[in-house]
Amino acid sequence: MKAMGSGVHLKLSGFCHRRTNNSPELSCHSLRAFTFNATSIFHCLREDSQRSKKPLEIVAISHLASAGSSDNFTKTSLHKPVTKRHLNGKTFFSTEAYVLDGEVLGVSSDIAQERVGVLLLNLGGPETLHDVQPFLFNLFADPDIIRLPRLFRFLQQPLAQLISVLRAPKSKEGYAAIGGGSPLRRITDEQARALRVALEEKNLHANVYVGMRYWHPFTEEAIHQIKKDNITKLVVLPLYPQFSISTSGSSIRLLQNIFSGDAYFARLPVSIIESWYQREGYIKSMADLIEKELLSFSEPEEVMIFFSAHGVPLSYVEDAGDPYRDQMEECIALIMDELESRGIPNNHTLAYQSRVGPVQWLKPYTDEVIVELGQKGVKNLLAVPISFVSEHIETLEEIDMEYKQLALQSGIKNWGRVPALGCTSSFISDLADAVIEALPSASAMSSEKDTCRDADMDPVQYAIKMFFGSILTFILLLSPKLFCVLRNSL
Ligand SMILES: C=CC1=C(C)c2cc3[nH]c(cc4nc(cc5[nH]c(cc1n2)c(C)c5CCC(=O)O)C(CCC(=O)O)=C4C)c(C)c3C=C
Ligand SMILES: [Fe+2]
Repeated sequence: MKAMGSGVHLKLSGFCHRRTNNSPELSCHSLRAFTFNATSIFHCLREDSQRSKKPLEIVAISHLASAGSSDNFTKTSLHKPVTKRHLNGKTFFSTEAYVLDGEVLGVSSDIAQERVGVLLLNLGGPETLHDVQPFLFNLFADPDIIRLPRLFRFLQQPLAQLISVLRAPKSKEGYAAIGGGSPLRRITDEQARALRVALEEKNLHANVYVGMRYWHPFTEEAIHQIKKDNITKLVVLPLYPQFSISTSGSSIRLLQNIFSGDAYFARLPVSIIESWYQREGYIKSMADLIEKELLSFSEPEEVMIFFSAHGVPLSYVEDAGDPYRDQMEECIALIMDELESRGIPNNHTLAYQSRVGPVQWLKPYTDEVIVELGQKGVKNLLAVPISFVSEHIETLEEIDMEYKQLALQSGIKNWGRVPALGCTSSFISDLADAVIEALPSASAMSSEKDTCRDADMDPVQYAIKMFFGSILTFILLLSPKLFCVLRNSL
């Protein structure tokens, strides 16, 4: 394909022409049917330009609503689509246009007819102490949280029952200390509302849904509402900046399972933002919070910035290929680069918190590092929760209470903690940009493949599985040594 005006050859295989009904004067290129996203097209264009050593100017424009008069649009960097209403006097009703040297290369689907949905995925948390054990059951029944070999999968539910009962007293203590329940639902609802407003301000009308993995409102409830609202394009945004098999991965797998069994969802164009830890808006928002909190210390330059991430079992990263640790380290390097560019060259360190169970988790462990830092004479510590964007039990109880106390006992004199991002406007605005940028790559997610879920299983088969699973778990429990190990490590 030859790019208009520039003489640059572009290898955009499968890039097709289409005329839309609403803009008959415009010959459009639809990106809809292809799996590559806007960024990969940009890379492709840039590579071609570099190879041919010809200058290439690409402008990406998102969310062109209807327009009349001519207007000179701003050129922007490759990764930053802009919202514009007018383009060269033509009228667009499209979600995005790709422009090369002033020529429209591609315009995608018709936004006037789209009903856009954004699905925020999160973990969920017990709202009352009564919810704690069933919440824990849901969590441990997830095969992405307790990864059993295939042969032992039938033990998943009885094991979840056992572990949730053993863990519940300790968890309840934690939730009681923060007011009797998790604030996650309230905060995520607030973020959803703020995101809807931010999208509206960027000329995208969208419904924003919240789907929790282990407590209300469950992902299934959100999915039900999306279908009821007859959404025609969906962006899935897990509220975890870094991807882990145990968090975003688990929620996405659940979605795939639901979608594959439903004709409406199998056809629905969906775009999933798997991780977004490297986004400039997020990095800058985190740096803003850290910069502000450093000022509460009498000697800000002396403060050790202590990133505390939620851990995962080591085997996730080393055996199952979880990118979580790599993404975490990259994320922290980006935040520190940003701080350095602002003249804040403080020392920093990263550790992992909240381990559960007898296996090895990502190291170093937060509690051990706090003690070591105290021994090394560090006097000022600023804790930065980094794997989550709202307050929850692990910030409000574990960091603010347990780790603070440990730090003070270990010789640290001044302790501070950066709040979670919550509804910080620069952050929400960046999430809105992420949604807008993701829209062009929405494509049908499911290949109607059959997935075997417990819910679909024959009830007799299910009962047999539960029966033998329970017996086996019971036998395991009779081993006093194993029982002690389990109880002490949960
Ligand atoms: C990126 C964040 C998180 C990862 C990774 C993660 C992995 C993970 N978690 C458990 C076990 C528990 N997590 C619990 C609560 C909890 N976990 C996260 C985030 C991540 N988990 C959050 C934000 C919360 C708090 C939710 C809230 O109620 O506010 C709990 C329950 C609380 C407790 O008893 O400590 C457990 C248990 C595992 C096993 C795991 C990786 C395999
Ligand atoms: Fe967790």
